[in-house]
Amino acid sequence: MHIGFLNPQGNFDSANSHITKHPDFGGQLIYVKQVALAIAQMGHKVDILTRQIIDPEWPEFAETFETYPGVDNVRIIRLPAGPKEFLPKELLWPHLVADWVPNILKFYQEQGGLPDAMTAHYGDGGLCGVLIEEETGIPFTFTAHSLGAQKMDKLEVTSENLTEIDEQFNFRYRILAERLSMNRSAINITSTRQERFEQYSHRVYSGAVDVNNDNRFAIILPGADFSIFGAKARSENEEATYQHIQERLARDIAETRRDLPVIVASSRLELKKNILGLVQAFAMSPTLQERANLVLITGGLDDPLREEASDGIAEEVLAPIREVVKEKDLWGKVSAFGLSDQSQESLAATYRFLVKRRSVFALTALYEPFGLAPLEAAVAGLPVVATKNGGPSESFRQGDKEYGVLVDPEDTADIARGLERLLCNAQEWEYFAQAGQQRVLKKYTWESTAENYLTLLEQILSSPETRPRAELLPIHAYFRNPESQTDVFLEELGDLYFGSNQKVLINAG
Ligand SMILES: O=c1ccn([C@@H]2O[C@H](COP(=O)(O)OP(=O)(O)O[C@H]3O[C@H](CO)[C@@H](O)[C@H](O)[C@H]3O)[C@@H](O)[C@H]2O)c(=O)[nH]1
Ligand SMILES: O=P(O)(O)OC[C@H]1O[C@](O)(CO)[C@@H](O)[C@@H]1O
Repeated sequence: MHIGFLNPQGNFDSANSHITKHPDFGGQLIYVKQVALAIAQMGHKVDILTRQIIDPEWPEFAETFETYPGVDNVRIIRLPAGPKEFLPKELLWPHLVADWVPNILKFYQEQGGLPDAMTAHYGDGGLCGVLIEEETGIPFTFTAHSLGAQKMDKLEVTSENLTEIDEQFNFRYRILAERLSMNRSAINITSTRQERFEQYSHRVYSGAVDVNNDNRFAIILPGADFSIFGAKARSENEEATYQHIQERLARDIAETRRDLPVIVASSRLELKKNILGLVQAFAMSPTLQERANLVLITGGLDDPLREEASDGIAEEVLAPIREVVKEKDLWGKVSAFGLSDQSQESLAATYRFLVKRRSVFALTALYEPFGLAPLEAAVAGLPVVATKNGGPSESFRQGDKEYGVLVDPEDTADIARGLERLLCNAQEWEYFAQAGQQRVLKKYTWESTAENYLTLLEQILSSPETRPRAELLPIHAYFRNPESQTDVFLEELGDLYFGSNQKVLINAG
């Protein structure tokens, strides 16, 4: 089979360059890469289609073609979309329609050999899947990774602030792209039941897809790379990473506290990851402060508690954290630093170093669509405290059985209690370290993710009629002419979000 992966946010390269440097980089790139490589290893031909970026700040994303060392049948293909330089994903929409999709079609016309099927990633990839299917009949699966509706909820959108918020986030494009994607995909792939039944049933997606229709959804679990994160794996720079951490702890942590366990957080520096909530929980609990230090892994920023970040988005996250550290005088108990190369290998070595001192991994995101990071920490041997909102409620709990401690991210006392549970009781630490690790080893492998994708794609291609779609939403005209219709779009977003009018798309065709 020949499969195209539509991943327009053009920050994709074989080395995972800059993986933590911008909020658009992170889990989705890891997911696409791992599934693509595992499918290719099973003998299929894979094209990862992404945006070409010609920008001195991001030289890794400029060449049209790239391959993975030692892998024959995967190509990264970068095609232009709008201006040459890097653009945040929120600004890509019109360029995808005007440029990127036509460039993909032209590329395959010139090369011959269109893919048999596409897998589309995030709302922007989904929209491109819709448009490509419309032109060529090639079916696509849709994997949302993160849906706009939950982000809007967490941003507390009201009719008063909608216009202002949308200036930054362009939800007006995103929500409608997501509606079209989930409506027209051959099937929607979610990482959890919760994503299918709760995230997709948000009112803004009403009428686009029926979450109770088994023909429209497949739940495919993502994975963790055991060769990187496994407890016995070793990276080339294992010792150097251990030394780097020790140096940073020596820089930031009071001498008498340096051998204490650590509460470690590692995520993109983005407000919704709620690193602030974790710092506040640490600040309010004398017990936690007595028993552990807090370590924040901060991508490329090496001393963000003392130095301002030049990047505005990171600074928005870090400034209030700095305030809490100052106000509650947490100096000597908190350390924040980046890993020298920000690679998954160094992150894995960091986790293994911290396991030895009975540390705990924490992800207190306000909402986490799935969450690869806690799986990776768990397989390395760290017990996990994770948000109860989103994917972790399924990856770290089944029925009454707990594999990690789930906490309410909006309740700092609950976060503190969850952490204390592991740090104050050796048996609990032991239990959760074991249970979390075994859970990931048994259920979360990228090979089985890839096998499940392949099975679905084979079914879709061999008998498309077995997965009938509901009435198709018309592709909205303004996707073809974004400039002229923006205002109409904005009103429609309000209608969708606040629920007064569900007819908008039907009328717009
Ligand atoms: O220094 C670092 C820090 C992180 N990472 C990697 O970055 C990824 C982060 O992924 P994840 O924890 O899943 O978070 P997001 O980046 O927010 O990913 C989005 O996409 C993922 C894949 O669908 C979903 O699991 C998330 O919920 C969704 O928010 C992980 O694989 C980490 O190993 C590094 O490589 N180096
Ligand atoms: O915050 P958002 O827009 O919901 O998106 C989550 C983001 O996480 C990522 O998946 C990072 O992996 C991005 O590609 C995606 O844009």
